[in-house]
Amino acid sequence: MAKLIPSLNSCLSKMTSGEKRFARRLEALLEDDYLCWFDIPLGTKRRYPDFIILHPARGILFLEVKDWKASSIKRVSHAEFDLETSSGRKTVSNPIEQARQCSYQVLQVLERDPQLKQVMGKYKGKLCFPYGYGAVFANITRNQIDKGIPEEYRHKLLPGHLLICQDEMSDSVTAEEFQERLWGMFNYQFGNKLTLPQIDRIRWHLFPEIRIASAQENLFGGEEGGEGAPEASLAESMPGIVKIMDIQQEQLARSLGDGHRVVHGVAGSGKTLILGYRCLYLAEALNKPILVLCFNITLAARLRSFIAEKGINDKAQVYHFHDWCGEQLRAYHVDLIDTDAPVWERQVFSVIDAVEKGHIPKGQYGAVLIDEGHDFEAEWLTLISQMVDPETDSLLLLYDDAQSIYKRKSSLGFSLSSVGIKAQGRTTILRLNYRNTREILTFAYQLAKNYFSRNSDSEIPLIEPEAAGKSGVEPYVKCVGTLEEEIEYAVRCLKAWNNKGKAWKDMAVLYPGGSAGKLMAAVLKRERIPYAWLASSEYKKRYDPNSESVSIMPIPSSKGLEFDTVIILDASYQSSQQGEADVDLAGDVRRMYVGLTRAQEQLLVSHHRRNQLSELLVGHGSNRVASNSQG
Ligand SMILES: Nc1ncnc2c1ncn2[C@@H]1O[C@H](COP(=O)(O)OP(=O)(O)OP(=O)(O)O)[C@@H](O)[C@H]1O
Repeated sequence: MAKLIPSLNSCLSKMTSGEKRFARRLEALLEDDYLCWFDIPLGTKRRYPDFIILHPARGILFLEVKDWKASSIKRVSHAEFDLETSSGRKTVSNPIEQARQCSYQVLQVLERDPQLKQVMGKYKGKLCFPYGYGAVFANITRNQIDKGIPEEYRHKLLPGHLLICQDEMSDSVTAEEFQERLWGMFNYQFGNKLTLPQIDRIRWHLFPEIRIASAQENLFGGEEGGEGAPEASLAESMPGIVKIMDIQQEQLARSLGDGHRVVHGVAGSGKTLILGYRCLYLAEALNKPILVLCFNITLAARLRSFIAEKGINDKAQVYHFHDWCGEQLRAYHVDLIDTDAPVWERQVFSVIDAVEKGHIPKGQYGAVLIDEGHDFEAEWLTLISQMVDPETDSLLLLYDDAQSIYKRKSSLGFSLSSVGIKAQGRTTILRLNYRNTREILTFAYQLAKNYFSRNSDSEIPLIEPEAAGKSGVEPYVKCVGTLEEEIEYAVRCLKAWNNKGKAWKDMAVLYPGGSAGKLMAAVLKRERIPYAWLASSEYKKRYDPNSESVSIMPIPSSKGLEFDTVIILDASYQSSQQGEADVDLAGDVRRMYVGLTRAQEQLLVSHHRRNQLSELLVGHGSNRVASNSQG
């Protein structure tokens, strides 16, 4: 079955009946390796072809679908059709010409990419795959066309091989007949099968909005570059390897319509990426504000910085949950409930109480997006789900049970329906981890996998991540005698990496708890290495991912963040020490998993205590010294 993007269910409401029928035929009659896009704006000129069909061996096809009746067509020319409509006579583009123009604009862009050109032969420099265009008349039969347009004009105005008519897309048409019609639209057939990287490049050029940010971004498909930019500069600016959402991510991101959606994704699977895409889309589509919530103060700061870069801060409000509660109390002049609980808990109770009593209104937001939802308590989600405007009912919850570290339980521990979130049939699982090298992911998962709880009540089982990232150096586990020695070694490594060209901001020192952060900050200060120690809420709120300094923070604060290089300091620190009644080894290991999976390329884990955690680390760690991890 062909993959339709967005998914058919999510776009049925905006399709004409002819488009629906045609989309269903595409899904039913084309095989799995066909990609079909419906009504997606293309490039910087934002043209909307009805359908684009891409097949690795066949090439790319652009189609316009029309629901016109034969009797309503009053005049046909090369460029235009005159139609009799309920609101009078209308002149519209000839759909074949419309599809041709759209395809030519796209092809001009694709032709500039050296990796999509033929490298030898007569057609050297031309596109290395076939392309075509055509029109679909969903309510006009072939016979009606043949009878309606005299033969001497027909071939010029509506060439038969560029049309699919009503009777050629009916239920009785076989897959073979249907595909023959589609591929009859190509003037030429040539070339080798497109490779996966080439297909990614085609998508990268067609859809700049699903590119994954890199230094080269905007040079080609962005505001200033695009279709009119000089060829030489375009070729130079084109990245050798492009980063773009994978097909599952793209289909998910584009199919998120109104209503509730849940994404359960492993660490580094692009949950925050999809949240960012969704936020941009909603900012254009909605008038009411959008609320973006997470638990972590630093992640809120990172998301805020993203929203500011995209210029949508007037539309999207980003808070960590407790901050949002405080804002609600201030905005609606609600007093704190008087109990013995800590302030942050009282704030939450007070907001819940005020919403129940009608002192804080429900439905304030056009959409609510929740990142790192695994850290939210049931009552919080119940509260938040009431904050969505019932008209849009647009709620997106992203979570990963394996990263649940703030609660004692390592899974949601309640059903989503019990907190007002309609997840059934609306949940997508993302298994591919893109952030970490294979070595880092394997190390982290092997270390922690026995400590994730397999909660049989959970609606969704624990997911094992699959590595999609590249290979790199093995993580290095370093055991020394004292914390001071750990710090000394870590500082030597930081200096060595910086000398080799690694920016300070690409390195982070994470620690489970205790005094490691404070000591590390003091040494970095002494050594005059720029650092940002996120010791308190105030510092965390001001976290700036672009500031040129080494980040130092407790592991829990690093949730949702990522760094090229990570040092885990005092890795065998346990929240409760040996001998105490409630040593929470599983909790400590899950916290470690979060820290380890922040590292994109390089990971150093150092420890000096002897306990169950250090045994685990030594058992799983590589004692090979990565060449560049020697300070
Ligand atoms: N299809 C992809 N191709 C290449 N890189 C990708 C792809 N999807 C995501 N990434 C990259 O992987 C990294 C992790 O993405 P993101 O932060 O969105 O994951 P996440 O699921 O929110 O992770 P976590 O829950 O661990 O915080 C980012 O650097 C992102 O740009």
